[in-house]
Order: sequence, then C-alpha cells, then structure tokens
Amino acid sequence: MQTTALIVAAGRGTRAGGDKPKQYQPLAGRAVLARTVMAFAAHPRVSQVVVVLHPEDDALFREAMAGLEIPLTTVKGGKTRDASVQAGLAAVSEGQQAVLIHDGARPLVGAALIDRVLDALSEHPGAAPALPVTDALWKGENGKVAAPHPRAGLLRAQTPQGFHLRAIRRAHAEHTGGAADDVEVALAAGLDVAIVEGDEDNLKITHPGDFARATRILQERKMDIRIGNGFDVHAFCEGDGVILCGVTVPHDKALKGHSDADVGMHAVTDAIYGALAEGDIGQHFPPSDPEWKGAASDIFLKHAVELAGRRGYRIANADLTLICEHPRIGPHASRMRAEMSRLMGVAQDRMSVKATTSERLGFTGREEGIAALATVTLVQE
Ligand SMILES: Nc1ccn([C@@H]2O[C@H](COP(=O)(O)OP(=O)(O)OP(=O)(O)O)[C@@H](O)[C@H]2O)c(=O)n1
Ligand SMILES: C[C@](O)(CO)[C@H](O)COP(=O)(O)O
Repeated sequence: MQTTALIVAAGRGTRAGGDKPKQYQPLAGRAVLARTVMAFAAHPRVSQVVVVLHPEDDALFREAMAGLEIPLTTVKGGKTRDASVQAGLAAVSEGQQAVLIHDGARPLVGAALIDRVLDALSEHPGAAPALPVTDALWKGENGKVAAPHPRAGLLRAQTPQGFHLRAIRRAHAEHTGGAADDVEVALAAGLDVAIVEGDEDNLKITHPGDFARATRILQERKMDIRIGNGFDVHAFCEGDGVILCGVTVPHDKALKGHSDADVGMHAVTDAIYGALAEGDIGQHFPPSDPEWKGAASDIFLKHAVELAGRRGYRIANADLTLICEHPRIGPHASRMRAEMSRLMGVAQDRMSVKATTSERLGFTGREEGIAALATVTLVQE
C-alpha cells in the first residue's frame, strides 16, 4: 500500500511555552519536528512525507531541517488541527492509497508502532494506536472531587492514525465542526477504526515538563552504530589520467567504467550502502541505464550520504585504501581527503585516504587496474 505520512505542525504550542513553537524547540540537540519527520522518512513503508506548517514558520522549519536533505512536501495549515489535516490531505500525491496522520509534536514515534498501524490497515479502513487508562478517574468541580468516573473501556488516543486515503478524504470533506483527532472525523463518517497497541514513549510534547521526559527517553535508547565495507576494482584503459576521490590525477592510462570510474569514491559509497543494508551502487544506479554513462561519481556518493541522513545516521568516519603501483597516491591524498570530506559533510580528521601497492603481485601488481577498499561507520543517536 503506497503510504503518505501527513505530519501536522501548524499549531502554536502555547501550553509548552518557550521562545518559539514547541515543534521547533530542541530535543537532545535536534528540533522536535525534525525528529518526527526523520522517523517517518526512515520508515521503509512510507513513500511520501507531507508536513503542514504555520504560514509564519518557513524560516524555523528550514533551520530545523538544515542538513537533513529529506525529500518532502510542505503545505500551509489552518487555524485548527482538523483544518491543517485537510490542507495536508489535499497535498497527498496521486496514486497514494493510505495516509498516516501524525502530530508533529510526537517526535518519539517508533517504527514498530508505525508497522502496527499499517498492518491493521490491510483489514480496516482506519487504525489508530491507544493505551489503557491506568489511573482512577474522577470528575472534579471547584477544586474538589465531585464523583468517581468509570474508566472501563476508556483509552488514551495517540497518533499516527492511519486511514485508507479516499475514505478519510471523504470523511473530512463531509465533517462539520472541529475534531480532537482524525478518528473522531472517521467515526462521524461511519468508518470502522481498529485499535492497535500504543506506546508509552510516543508522548505528545504538550507542557514544558514533557521536554525533560522526552529527553530522558531518548537518552535511554541505545546508540545504533553500523559499520559497512566497500570494495571496487576498475581496469586501466588508454588515456592520460584517472579520477580518484573526485581529484584528477595525471597518468599514462585512464580507468575503464560506465561512470567516471572513480574507484575510490565507489568503494566509500558502497560502504555507506552496506552499513545501511541498502545494496550497492549498481542497485541504485544500474549500469544498464544510459543516464549514468560517464556520470561523475559524486552523484552516487551524495545519494548514499543523503540516504544515511534520512535514516537518522551521521557518518562518524571513513577509511579508504587505494591499491595500485601507479599512479603514486601520496602527493594527491590530502586533496582527495578534502574533496571526500566536503562531499560527505564530515570533518577531514574523520576521512582517511591512504594507499598501498600489492608488491607487484596480482592484477594491481601487473598494473592492470586499481582496487579500492573502504570502511565506513554510521552512528544514529
Ligand atoms: N491549527 C493547528 C493546531 C495544531 N496543529 C498540530 O496538531 C498537533 C497536536 O496539537 P497540539 O499538541 O494541541 O499542538 P498546539 O495546538 O500547537 O498546542 P497548544 O494547544 O498548546 O497551542 C501539533 O503537532 C500541532 O502543531 C496544527 O497542525 N494546526
Ligand atoms: C490527536 C491527539 O494527539 C490524539 O491524542 C490529540 O487529540 C490532540 O489533542 P490536543 O487537545 O490538540 O492536545
């Protein structure tokens, strides 16, 4: 089912206080809304992300998302949550079949919860997470308990609330008056909404104290460290230079390849894909596709780096070894390192480019081509 994540973030966050709306305030070093968007952009079953913004928040949103390179659609919201949802529904792309409507203010939503909602949508037109009420309930009046209130059957509603797109669009179009959430709109239209198990960590940042609680939850989550390796070989052909790590190196031969044959950049790119378990360059940029003929390899590297960023990973370090007798790499290594650091957005002391010969053994020893071996570490915090 082609699914859009529709994230509503056009509210003012008045209850949370602070010098800017809560969705732009930092949570363990990253804006609340950036964390929410990343959770959906990284989910393999979500193919579009729509974010609904307040008309005055463009600059705040740009600042929050800086460096993340996540493809998304933004749209202006309305005065109420349901008006914002309607604006978002209108921006969902053709061909999408389901929508997950989520509060921008719930940054700790997890992949398993998203899966539970999506799984339930295969059998129901609507599905939403909820948790049981565990405290006793009272009705209060003038600071005093007026009466106990039965809690049997009561649930605390969360988001994402998922729906078949056509059904929820129709429900919203027919709905008059406000609604606390989209399940309320769906029920008014007679849709059946399945309940799936919510998650205590999926809190909605509402009051100032919620930032500290969310920070604690994030700190308890384990750091995810991934390591990937990449190996590539290109044969020499006639020519007068090779491109290695984006740097042109004069030589009495060139390297043969469908793209620019930058064997070093390819190895690092494959190491990033490997760490993400995302196949290799050939899978993302098939050599059978004429579009990549002679292409500069920075396209591949940037794609892999962006994919890592969308999944919430940063590159902790990369180590590349080029294996050849000639050309000599040493005189060019610092320029290669600088170029790779620039393209990957990492400091130069986290990017190593070194070289070795194979003692005249094997195909590199016979100067038939160049081999490259790379290791990359990705960290998700
Ligand atoms: N006109 C509105 C109002 C709310 N929301 C979004 O709906 C979600 C849930 O709303 P809530 O937590 O109540 O946020 P605010 O309305 O911003 O908070 P407050 O009531 O404290 O001002 C939030 O992600 C909020 O940005 C929205 O997109 N458009
Ligand atoms: C949509 C919601 O987050 C579900 O719990 C909730 O209804 C939003 O409520 P609020 O009154 O806008 O805080």
